[in-house]
Amino acid sequence: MLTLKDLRGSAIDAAAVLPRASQDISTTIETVAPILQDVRLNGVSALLEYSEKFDGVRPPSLRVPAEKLREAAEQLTPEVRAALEELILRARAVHEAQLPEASEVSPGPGARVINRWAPIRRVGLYVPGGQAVYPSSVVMNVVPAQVAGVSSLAIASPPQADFGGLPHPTILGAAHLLGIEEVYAVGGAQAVAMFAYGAKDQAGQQVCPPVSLITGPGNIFVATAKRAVQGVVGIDSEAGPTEIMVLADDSAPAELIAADLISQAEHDALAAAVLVTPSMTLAESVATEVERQARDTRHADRVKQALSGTQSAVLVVDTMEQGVEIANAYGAEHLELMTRDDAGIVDQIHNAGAVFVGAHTPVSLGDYCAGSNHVLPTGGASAYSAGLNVSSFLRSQQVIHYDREGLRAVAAHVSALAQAEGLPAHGDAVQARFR
Ligand SMILES: NC(=O)c1ccc[n+]([C@@H]2O[C@H](COP(=O)([O-])OP(=O)(O)OC[C@H]3O[C@@H](n4cnc5c(N)ncnc54)[C@H](O)[C@@H]3O)[C@@H](O)[C@H]2O)c1
Ligand SMILES: N[C@H](CO)Cc1c[nH]c[nH+]1
Ligand SMILES: [Zn+2]
Repeated sequence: MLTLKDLRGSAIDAAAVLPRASQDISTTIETVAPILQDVRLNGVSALLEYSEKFDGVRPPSLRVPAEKLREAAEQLTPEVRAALEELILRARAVHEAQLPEASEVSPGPGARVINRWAPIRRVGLYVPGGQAVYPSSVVMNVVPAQVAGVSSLAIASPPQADFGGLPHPTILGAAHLLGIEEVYAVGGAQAVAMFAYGAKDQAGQQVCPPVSLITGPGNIFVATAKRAVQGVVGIDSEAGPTEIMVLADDSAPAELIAADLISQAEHDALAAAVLVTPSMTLAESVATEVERQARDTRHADRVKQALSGTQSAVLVVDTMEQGVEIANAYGAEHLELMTRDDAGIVDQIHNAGAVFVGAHTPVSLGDYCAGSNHVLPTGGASAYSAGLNVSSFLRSQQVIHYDREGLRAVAAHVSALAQAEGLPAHGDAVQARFR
């Protein structure tokens, strides 16, 4: 099912050897734009209708009652609760180390410029819940936001028909463990619209106030909606359908590579799973292993679709240098390295959401318990954006203090530049302080 492309002996255009999925933001925007518009105009009633249409259930109320969150936490199995607690501990340790320091510089006598970090005040956190449910994404969203000092946090996750129109109980339980009280039963593009525009009920009561930033992963409809509301609100990155690229040589175990490719393909038919290797022997063994392992996997249909899509392949190249070039051109959400020289190659990687080094660091470790964040840029966005982290929830802000002598020292320069720009009133505003 994985296409094997033998690129050896040919000149490679690294950016073109691997297409992404056929369905992308440019195609789904036609579905998403009317949803955003409808929610903006019709608020809660539109949200409930889209839930009925896409999730097959009309939630009893948009906002999840507090007692449902508490009950869900009480009903977590001891194993899941322990795993969530371990994830929270590790994620806190990693994210606390990301807090940036304020700085203060005196560029001249009587002059001070302070660079401080201000948390965004209200954020909307998206937690997926369509083809799978993602309590781990509750932690990945909430922990960096809390470490950054965000004071108002709201979660949205699709209502589940099997749970009376509430989001999945493990999602509610994870939210409660983290002290989150504001959770909405809504998913997809409509949830993104709710966060961006806020939502009122038919009596005009504000049920969900708008947020300033929307973060979190989701399917192609969620990613499309996030891109479309940018400018109304901020977003973290386009964290859409999962991607895994493995860069490996003949020292790597085919069985483990196949397992890792399948692990990410099970997210979504649009997920991408790619092996790049200079070893034809490894390429053939991985292709065979994938066939074998995919047969018995729970989500075999979805995995098969993902692995047969244009976005998934095994690429055989002449050299590891070409492999690195392809990895950088592609900018995968997750890049695994399994080579004899991982330490040398990791320093050559510029574009990747996160890099997983060595045979004992599978992506699924990072998905749950590495302490790193699993909300990562997809679709090539790793070239310009980062995975979710503490600074995603902070703005840097400059505070400037000059005293009279500090201002006098640069007054003539301000006037000269103001004249040069044809904006003399700027210079006058400074000179007025010395008349
Ligand atoms: N990049 C990352 O950081 C990251 C992390 C975790 C998960 N993911 C991805 O998140 C996604 C989760 O997807 P999911 O589907 O399980 O849950 P989801 O919550 O993202 O999407 C479910 C929602 O999609 C909407 N939807 C479904 N079909 C639709 C249609 N035809 N038209 C309009 N809207 C529709 C519905 O509103 C539904 O509530 C996967 O693609 C997974 O790979 C990405
Ligand atoms: N692999 C996903 C990021 O693309 C994250 C995840 C959560 N749960 C399982 N996996
Ligand atoms: Zn995963």
